[in-house]
Amino acid sequence: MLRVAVPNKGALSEAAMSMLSEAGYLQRRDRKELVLVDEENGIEFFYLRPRDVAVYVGSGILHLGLTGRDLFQDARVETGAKEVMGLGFGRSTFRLAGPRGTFSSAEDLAGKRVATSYDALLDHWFTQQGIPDVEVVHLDGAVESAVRLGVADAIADVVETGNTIKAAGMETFGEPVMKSEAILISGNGTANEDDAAIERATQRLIRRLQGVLVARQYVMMDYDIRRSDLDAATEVTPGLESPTISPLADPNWVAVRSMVPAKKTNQLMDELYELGARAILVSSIHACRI
Ligand SMILES: Nc1ncnc2c1ncn2[C@@H]1O[C@H](COP(=O)(O)OP(=O)(O)OP(=O)(O)O)[C@@H](O)[C@H]1O
Ligand SMILES: O=P(O)(O)OC[C@H]1O[C@H](OP(=O)(O)OP(=O)(O)O)[C@H](O)[C@@H]1O
Ligand SMILES: [Mg+2]
Repeated sequence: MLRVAVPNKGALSEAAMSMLSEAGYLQRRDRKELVLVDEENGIEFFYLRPRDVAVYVGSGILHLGLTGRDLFQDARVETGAKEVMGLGFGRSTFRLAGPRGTFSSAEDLAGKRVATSYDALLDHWFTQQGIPDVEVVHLDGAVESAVRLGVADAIADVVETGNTIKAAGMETFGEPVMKSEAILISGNGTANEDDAAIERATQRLIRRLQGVLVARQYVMMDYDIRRSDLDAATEVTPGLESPTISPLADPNWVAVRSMVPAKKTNQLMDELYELGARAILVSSIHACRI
């Protein structure tokens, strides 16, 4: 069976489970369940601490995992696992922050103490940037209190809205250390199993998740347009591969059907209307396989 790690709590947990449910997999009902077997799909889901997902996948014990890109990089398991795809939720940045008006760039941190829960990621980054003598102080959480309490001069932490940093009297500075989102990771292979079956289940899961991403990001747009304006209209809605064009009873008109990015719905409807399109209809995509 394909063995997949899912975050059991925290910022990514609920969204990871909803995405898997949307992709047609069984998910646990009870937060106390540690393992769930989805017999029909040949998958076992293991609910693990978000930080531990990369460790299990990186060491080859589990085949796939859902985690954050920042957590994955912090686990330093690149030799055992790789990022397969972004999952479009749990977006955040990982940033440096300090007391207002104190620091303006990462270089200012040479010889200083920086508190974080992501010490491996941060150590690696300071080395890469060539900023010397930074003492990285490990804290488990509530990192924003580190400066006020005197354990560090600055911090590096996950920033989403920026409210937590602001409430602690701090500001971010420098370029973000990294941009993160939830990702699917896969191990570099485990022997002594039915590899072909594992590979098939893996490819299915990837296609299903891609389908969910597309269904979430795109809508279906239908409209009627004069044949003479068709080229201009299909330039506005080229579709993923190519739009569907069907004849109408009136030979001068055709019907067009095309997938378009959901965020651009109104802008595209305006443009199509101005080109002469009429009966413009938008419907959501329940599920798809690209
Ligand atoms: N607002 C947010 N707060 C925290 N993490 C977020 C947020 N938005 C997205 N994330 C992502 O969630 C992951 C962190 O998950 P989580 O908060 O569950 O871990 P943790 O903070 O290490 O665990 P714990 O809650 O036990 O301290 C990271 O990948 C992070 O980028
Ligand atoms: O920019 P914001 O929207 O304010 O979100 C970022 C905050 O959320 C997370 O904390 P979490 O609640 O996970 O607590 P923790 O620090 O104990 O992990 C993260 O560590 C930041 O503190
Ligand atoms: Mg947290």
